[in-house]
Amino acid sequence: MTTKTETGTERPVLRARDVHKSYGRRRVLRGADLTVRRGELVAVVGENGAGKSTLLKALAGTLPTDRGEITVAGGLGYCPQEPVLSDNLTVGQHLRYFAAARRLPDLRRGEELLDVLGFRRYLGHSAGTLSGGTRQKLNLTLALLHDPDLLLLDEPYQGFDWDTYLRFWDLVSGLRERGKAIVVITHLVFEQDRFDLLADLAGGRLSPRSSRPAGAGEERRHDDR
Ligand SMILES: Nc1ncnc2c1ncn2[C@@H]1O[C@H](COP(=O)(O)OP(=O)(O)OP(=O)(O)O)[C@@H](O)[C@H]1O
Repeated sequence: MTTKTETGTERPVLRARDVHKSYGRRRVLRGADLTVRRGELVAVVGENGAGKSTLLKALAGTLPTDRGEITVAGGLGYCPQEPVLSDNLTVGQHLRYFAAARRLPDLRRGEELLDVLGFRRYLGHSAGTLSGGTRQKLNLTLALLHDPDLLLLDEPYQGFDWDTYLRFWDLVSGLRERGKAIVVITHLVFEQDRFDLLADLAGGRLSPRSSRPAGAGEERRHDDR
């Protein structure tokens, strides 16, 4: 299993081929394929325990796989289901430390996201004292801080109130317009028409489920482009 970084706009932003992952005897991924291009928004759907989070961790490179190849062209942002925050650090400290780790010249993007997601008032609050939804906002902000070309989001809107949820989708629209590719794990089947592709994970493999109502457009394949 190799993870490579490529440059060049003509290539897919994400290309995963024949990804396998087992936990002991439990074979979770059994040859998952996924290709995502600039500006595309892909939903990964599937039953509880199908392996969606496992897939995203593998794509993000935080979980070693047993077999397969994953290629990411450009910067990667990963927002795990459970926020990885330091409870004793404030929101502002998180932004500064992550910006420094990413060698960003300033905090402009972080400042914008505080306003877009509406949590600037918590700047001086420790992460450990934040509500679940606000922790998730910080989690998302940290994943977006360096303006990545590929964003991997594991159920990003869990705990968001309705207003934040709508702001989240505005944010995603803006990212897509700027050519960012986004993969989202979601259980919100009523939101299907927001996505270019629904990639259904079952039996350890991904297969396309049409995201448009029948007859509304040609069904696209995600494994053959
Ligand atoms: N670290 C681990 N060690 C052993 N088994 C694991 C581990 N992580 C996940 N699993 C198992 O792998 C399977 C897939 O888990 P995963 O969390 O990827 O599924 P999921 O599709 O994201 O589920 P959900 O919709 O409930 O979030 C499950 O059977 C789970 O119990």
